Amino acid sequence: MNEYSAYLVVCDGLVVDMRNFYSVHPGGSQILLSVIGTDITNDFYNSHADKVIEDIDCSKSLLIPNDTTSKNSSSVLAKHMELLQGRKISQKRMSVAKFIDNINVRYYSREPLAQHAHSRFAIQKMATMIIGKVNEKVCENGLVIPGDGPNHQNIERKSVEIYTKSIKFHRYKLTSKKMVNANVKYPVMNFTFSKVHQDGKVNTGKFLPGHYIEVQSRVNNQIVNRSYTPLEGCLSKSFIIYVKIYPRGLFSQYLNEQLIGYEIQARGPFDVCDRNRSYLASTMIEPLSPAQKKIIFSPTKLYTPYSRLIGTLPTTKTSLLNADSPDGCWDELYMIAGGTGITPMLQLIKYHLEQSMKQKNDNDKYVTYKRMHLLFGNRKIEDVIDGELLEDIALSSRGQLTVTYCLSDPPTDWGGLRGRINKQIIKDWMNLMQSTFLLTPNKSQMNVLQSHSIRHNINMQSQISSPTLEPQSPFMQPQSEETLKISPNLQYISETMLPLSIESKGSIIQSEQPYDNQKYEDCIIDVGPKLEPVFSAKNSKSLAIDPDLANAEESYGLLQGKIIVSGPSGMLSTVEQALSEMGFNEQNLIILH
Ligand SMILES: Cc1cc2nc3c(=O)[nH]c(=O)nc-3n(C[C@H](O)[C@H](O)[C@H](O)COP(=O)(O)OP(=O)(O)OC[C@H]3O[C@@H](n4cnc5c(N)ncnc54)[C@H](O)[C@@H]3O)c2cc1C
Ligand code: HEM
Repeated sequence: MNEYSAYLVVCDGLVVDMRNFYSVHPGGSQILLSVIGTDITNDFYNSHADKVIEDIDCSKSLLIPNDTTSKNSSSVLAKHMELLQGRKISQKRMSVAKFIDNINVRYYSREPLAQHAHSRFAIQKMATMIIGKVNEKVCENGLVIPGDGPNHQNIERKSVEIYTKSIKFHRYKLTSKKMVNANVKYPVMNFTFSKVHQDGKVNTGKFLPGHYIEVQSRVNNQIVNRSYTPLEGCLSKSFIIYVKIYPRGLFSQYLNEQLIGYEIQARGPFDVCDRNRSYLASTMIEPLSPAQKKIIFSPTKLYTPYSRLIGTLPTTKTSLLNADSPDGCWDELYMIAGGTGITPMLQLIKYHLEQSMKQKNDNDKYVTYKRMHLLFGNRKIEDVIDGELLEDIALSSRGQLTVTYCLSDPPTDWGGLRGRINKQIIKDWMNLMQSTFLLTPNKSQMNVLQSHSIRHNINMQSQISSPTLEPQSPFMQPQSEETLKISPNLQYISETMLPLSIESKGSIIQSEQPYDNQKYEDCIIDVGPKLEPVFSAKNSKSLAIDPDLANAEESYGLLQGKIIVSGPSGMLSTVEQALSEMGFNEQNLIILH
């Protein structure tokens, strides 16, 4: 923070500039510096009535030490003075704010932020610092869009209203952290955060595929922002992100060092394809006339932030969903991911499977026209994020999801794809995926379709690298069959956990070995008429390079559906070039740079 930086906060929809005040704040300067950019309404009025924090100890979430209520909060100062009595007080002159900071450090040491029900005097002081009010709706047309390059031309331009709800930062507490891969040297952590001020009424809606959020924290005395792909939840309550901990990564390292209860700020959700747009602060702040500035707040009012905002967030569609389909699903989706590039794919997989579980036909059978194919590139088997989960979902997805792993540094007994993802690997993979709809796969195809059962490899590797490591995921907690059936996160898990095979019985896909007739019936899925394979059965025997197919590049133009690619930049450029040489264009393709 330097002299040119903004010191803006929002209180009850009004924008307050604390630049000249934070250093003399009777409650301490650090408190105010830690809330810059956020909505301080609840902190300022100390309205705890709306505070429900899931998963964490609520007594701690009150942010006020047990012996300190809003009524006697000044007793903290009194106690501090008591403690200081009899001790030699430093002769060095100290500002009041700095002095209070010292007190806060001692008394609020286990609490992220001290709140205070401010007096009328404080409210009037705040009124002198108001510089404007928050624009409730900022229209896209009024915003500067600097980076509209060719990558974004395929995105349909809609007049999307951007609500201040997504632009303001809100405060969240770390409520759990777990590891989701098996590489102790390059871990990927699952962080769960819960909103500090939950009002229980405003629901901003669940995250959709393509959503990302911005997370902000003070790292080494500077404000750092990073984007992450939320996998579960909604910003009005809690969210889960997977973060790769880079050995020299500023934010990821810092986040990984934090303990449960650590507070960060987050805002969003934003659409990943809108990333290059920037929202000028000036468009978000409406200047106030001098008369309007004389607003006096009512400290007795119970504030429920943003309750004034009407309507829902623009979350009904995102660029990763199919705008032509009522449920947003793609009939056929090809996903190519590398490393943490898996996160938007996990969003897509979850979304598609949830949607298909909603649809049953007249005979109470699940009806689906969707197929998802994931090609997941990693260096080593222990780098694979959520490997066991993906395997379980693929096996129980009634043939809707196939996962193919490609390892550039595989174990010696690895029978799946090897090397960095390149044009040949993509071609072979696509051919196999397209041809297996009408086939009973042979053994080698089944290996690929069933992800080459990486569970065994993962377990072996995790025993070597860390005996206590249990890959975890927000999609799946317990793995017994019983719990799978009832877990709300697993609505799409099949009632049978037997591996499914794909047979050429007209348009029916069914389980080979049902437990009983009822479960057999449950497994039957009507896949609908649309899925026509591009290649004939004889062309797709295994993943080995087939010369017939290698020359059939023009056929890729017939591919129905969408290809979405996400991963490290090196992989993206190789894959982008390969796909363009194969004839795919912007209509088929989304590359998440
Ligand atoms: C829309 C969007 C969504 C994202 N979602 C996720 C997500 O779900 N999970 C996630 O872990 N990250 C995600 N990221 C990346 C994330 O925003 C950060 O860039 C990442 O966490 C690194 O931040 P850092 O401060 O730790 O590293 P920095 O301090 O910024 O970088 C330090 C060093 O780390 C290494 N490094 C950093 N980023 C990368 C990279 N992408 N590839 C290879 N090396 C790198 C480099 O060696 C770099 O020099 C997303 C980014 C965007 C734009
Ligand atoms: C710009 C906005 C703010 C103004 C003008 C302001 C002003 C004041 C004033 C005048 C006091 C003295 C006590 C009183 O009159 O109530 C005070 C105390 C305090 N304020 Fe603020 N404040 C602001 C924001 C905040 C925020 C955002 C927080 C917390 C996140 C906070 C926390 C405190 C605390 C903990 C005290 C000390 C209570 C005590 O122990 O005596 N203030 N503030």
